Amino acid sequence: MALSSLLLKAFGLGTILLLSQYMLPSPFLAIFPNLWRFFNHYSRQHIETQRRLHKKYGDAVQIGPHTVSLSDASLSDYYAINDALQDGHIIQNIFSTRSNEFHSKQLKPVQKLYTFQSAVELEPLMNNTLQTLCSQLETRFIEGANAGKTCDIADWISYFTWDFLGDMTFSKRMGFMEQGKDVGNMISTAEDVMRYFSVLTLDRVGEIPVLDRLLEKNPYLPYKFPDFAIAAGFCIQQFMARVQNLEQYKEKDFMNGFLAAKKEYPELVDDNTVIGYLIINIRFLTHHSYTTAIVIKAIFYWILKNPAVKDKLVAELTSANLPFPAAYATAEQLPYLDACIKEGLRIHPVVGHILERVVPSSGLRLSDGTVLPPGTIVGINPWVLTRNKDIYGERPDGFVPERWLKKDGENAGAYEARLRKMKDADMAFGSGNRTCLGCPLALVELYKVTATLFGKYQMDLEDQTKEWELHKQWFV
Ligand code: HEM
Repeated sequence: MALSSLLLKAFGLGTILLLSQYMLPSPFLAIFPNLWRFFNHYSRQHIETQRRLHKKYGDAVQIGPHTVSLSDASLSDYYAINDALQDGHIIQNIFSTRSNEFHSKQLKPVQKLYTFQSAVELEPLMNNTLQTLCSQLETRFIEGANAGKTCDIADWISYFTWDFLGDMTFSKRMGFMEQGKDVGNMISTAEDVMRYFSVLTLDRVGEIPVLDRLLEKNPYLPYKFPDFAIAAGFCIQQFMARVQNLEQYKEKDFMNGFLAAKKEYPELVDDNTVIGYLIINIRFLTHHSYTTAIVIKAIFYWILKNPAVKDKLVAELTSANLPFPAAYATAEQLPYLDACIKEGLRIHPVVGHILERVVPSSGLRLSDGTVLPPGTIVGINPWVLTRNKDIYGERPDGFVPERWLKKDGENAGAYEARLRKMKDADMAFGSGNRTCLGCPLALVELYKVTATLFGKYQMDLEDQTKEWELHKQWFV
């Protein structure tokens, strides 16, 4: 038999063997899952690819021998019952651990720092940060010789969220707004880290762990991959300053909250745990600044892109006669503002990857009858889910705040049912017992910043016809 024919048969047999591991419809290239997904994420096409696959193969698609992507949350309730995936790294933390026991033990002492009540208690701090933002915008873009100068509001939103991060964690700002720039390139470094994270670790699971270990985790490699070292350094400096001068700092901030947790739960929190919280804090607080800035930018972009929406919102804010800065309790009662924020979170989910979970030892039966075996990685990409017309109605790619409001002639029952369906599918902050801890704080920020800036200033896009360019990585 000719060698070429033998090779062809071997390839055919190999392919059949590989495909036999698949229980659900899947694209042919998924038999090379790591390479296929690597190139897909590297070329920033993963969202388009996953949308296309679901269109072609339906609500459950197998994208690797052990990985299933779903497009409809009602197919299963796994987010409520399963562990989140770890990132293949040695240090366990609240976000990465697969152990629910470890998760709740770590969370218990600090959980109360993340409630709505705690978020609202941070409002005076947020007011200070917002006042600085407005005074910087006015000096640099509105007053005197600077009047009418174009402002890149996206940059200023980032400066605001990063400075609020300093205010709420250590009662000390990093100075982004005062200096009007990306101090120490912390924001651009965070973007580079996210790009690495997106391509090489593909969500928490570490899709290409060997490469990750050879690159970022390799202590012998002379090239240093981007990391949060500068932000981490700043956090550690502030931490040391605090523990050495405890008496000096009386403010309500996260740092004092972590130290109070050590006092309150001596059996759960020792010095190592506090350092652990600090490390987690660096990650989460950069997560906080990054994610919250993304959502505020998306809300601003879409409102400004739709002048009719902007006019309606400004009219509502003007007649509400809000104080400066807008108070959260009043702002969240405004129906059109509320609809704009919900629509912003829907049209632009922060996470562009599948939010992954592991099927437990009991296996997982989907509502269509398919049974996923234990150990299968299963998840939903929010960018696929939020474009589902059955849930969100017409024009899922358009910014339509009205979809969250009662339509003319719609009866109360039908409206309630429509709203419930959209709320049940909402994964902007994740879902289940691993849902985002910072959701209350993020919501307070979203309502206050949007109400304050649209209520106070007349804003327009410099070029109404220009589309923005999305950087699709772990975060979009
Ligand atoms: C608009 C802003 C934000 C968005 C869209 C967002 C989104 C998310 C998402 C999607 C997850 C993963 C949930 C899952 O796997 O089901 C998450 C986890 C998390 N977020 Fe956020 N987040 C935001 C702001 C914040 C803020 C302000 C904080 C901190 C103050 C924060 C702290 C956390 C923490 C601690 C986790 C891990 C929770 C756990 O595994 O138990 N986030 N976030």
